Amino acid sequence: MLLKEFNSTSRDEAAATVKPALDIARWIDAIVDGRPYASVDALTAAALDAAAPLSEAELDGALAHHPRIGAKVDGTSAEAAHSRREQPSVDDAARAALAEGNRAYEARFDRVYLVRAAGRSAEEILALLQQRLGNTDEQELAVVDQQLREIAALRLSAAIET
Ligand SMILES: NC(=O)NC1=NC(=O)NC1=O
Repeated sequence: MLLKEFNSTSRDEAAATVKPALDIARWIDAIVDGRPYASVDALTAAALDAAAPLSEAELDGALAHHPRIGAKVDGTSAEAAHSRREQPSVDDAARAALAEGNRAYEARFDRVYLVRAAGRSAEEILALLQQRLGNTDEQELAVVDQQLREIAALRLSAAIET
């Protein structure tokens, strides 16, 4: 969708356009209500700080849309298409290492490991996972919030063009 169309379309259409970027109602409302945006950069900047901080319940609700890193992404939804584009290509060794890392992360934090995957190799994603295992629960919530926002900003810049 063009930015000028996004700025002037109906509320429902605008909300449906941003939902695949981050499915959190308070965040969607803030982005939609922040229209009109002068540029896509202004829109992605809003994505990074709208509705901050996100609550644990909001984070966990949003995580339900994110497949595990290194896992096969099924489905025809807009979210699934974004995930397939964002996920790194992994060889068998990396896939096994990520599966093991995901298991360790889920045992520690009781939620799926979420990282902004676009532009990152499987090795980098795994190294970040190992680092984050040492975070406190509060520190990790703040990191997950930031990663969701980075993914949302990238998805918005892919969905809305100048
Ligand atoms: N578990 C995840 O981190 N999933 C994802 N990260 C991305 O950047 N896209 C995803 O689907």
